[in-house]
Amino acid sequence: MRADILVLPGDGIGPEVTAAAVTVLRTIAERRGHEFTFTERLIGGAAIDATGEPLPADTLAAAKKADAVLLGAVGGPKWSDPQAKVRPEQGLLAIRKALGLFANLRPVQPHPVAFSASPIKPHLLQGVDLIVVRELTGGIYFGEKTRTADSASDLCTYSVGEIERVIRHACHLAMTRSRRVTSVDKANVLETSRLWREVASRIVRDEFPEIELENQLVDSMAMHLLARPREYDVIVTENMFGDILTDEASMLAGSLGLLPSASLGEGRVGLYEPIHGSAPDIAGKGIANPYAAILSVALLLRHSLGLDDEANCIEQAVASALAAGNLTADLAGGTSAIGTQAATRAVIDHFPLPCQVAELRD
Ligand SMILES: NC(=O)C1=CN([C@@H]2O[C@H](COP(=O)(O)OP(=O)(O)OC[C@H]3O[C@@H](n4cnc5c(N)ncnc54)[C@H](O)[C@@H]3O)[C@@H](O)[C@H]2O)C=CC1
Ligand SMILES: CC(C)CC(=O)C(=O)O
Ligand SMILES: [Mg+2]
Repeated sequence: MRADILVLPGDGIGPEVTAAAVTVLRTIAERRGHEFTFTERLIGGAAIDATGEPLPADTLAAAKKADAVLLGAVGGPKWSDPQAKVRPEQGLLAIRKALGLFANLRPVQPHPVAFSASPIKPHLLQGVDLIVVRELTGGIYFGEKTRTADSASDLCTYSVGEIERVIRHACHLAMTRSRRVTSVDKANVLETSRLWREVASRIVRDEFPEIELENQLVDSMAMHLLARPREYDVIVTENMFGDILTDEASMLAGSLGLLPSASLGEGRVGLYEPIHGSAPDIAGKGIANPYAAILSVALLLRHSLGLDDEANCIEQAVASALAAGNLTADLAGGTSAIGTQAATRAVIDHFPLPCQVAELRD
């Protein structure tokens, strides 16, 4: 298969982890006889420095033409002055919106070797396999913002259509899994959440009668997620709640550096990125965990290119590399930790057999 992949390294550890993910993609393409071309463009702080814009027009144009987009992370202290007129994060929000990527899938499957890196007791982590479907192009991140000398506001709005499409996405996903959906809101306080709950309940009742829906308030959800994570399967929620709950959920896996994501919409192009940020505290040291970015390209292969076998190969290889003790500093303290490049090599060395041989070319 031929595919054009746009790479947006971004800032901080973004270039380090996307380089790792591209190395893995190149290797799998070579071994399985695919022709992937990689084009790089600027986004975030790097783009502000070069052009003054967090999402230059040629980056967006390249994204629209690509078969899939791989993104590292954006942001950092250099661009975080509260008075700044443009911010790296605006570039990320803008590309998600422009590509119509309303469903952000964030799977959480803790690996036993990383149980010790999690603050949660191992018996609670055994068998956890959940996926958060985060609404990605609406809510408070996108509402009108105001600022005066002594007040500020961020408007949170959701339309029925925006809620319907992401609830349907979560329900279709749940039909391939346990047929259970937990919809998370704050309906005891927020009007947008009351609308969210009404729409979720209606969609499930009218269109997915086989699905068991639980409505859960976000504050208690934050607690249940850590206290009884095994009981959840598909969790669907609005933009900001999903952002926060998934960083929390990364502690089930042991590190932010282990959670990938896929951002999908009704359009052709999907965007794939680790859920973590630019990690300025470790940037440039060669110690960032690349597994989340590498697992993100597995999602890219599956969702954008339909290459399930290749996606499975990468996921198995990461699991095997972890099982063999290839742990970065976020997972293993002290001198036994390996760096970004060694972890990338370990994934390639652990590709299962079907990925080692090129099969028939297209
Ligand atoms: N998708 C994106 O581009 C995102 C960007 N950000 C931006 O990133 C910048 C830093 O944000 P923070 O709140 O510090 O969150 P962060 O996710 O960058 O880092 C939080 C902590 O996790 C660690 N960490 C994150 N990824 C890691 C990895 N792959 N390997 C090892 N350790 C890792 C960091 O070292 C840090 O201690 C901010 O400018 C923020 O806006 C934050 C989240 C998402
Ligand atoms: C705009 C981003 C920085 C928001 C975020 O933290 C994320 O998407 O995970
Ligand atoms: Mg986040």
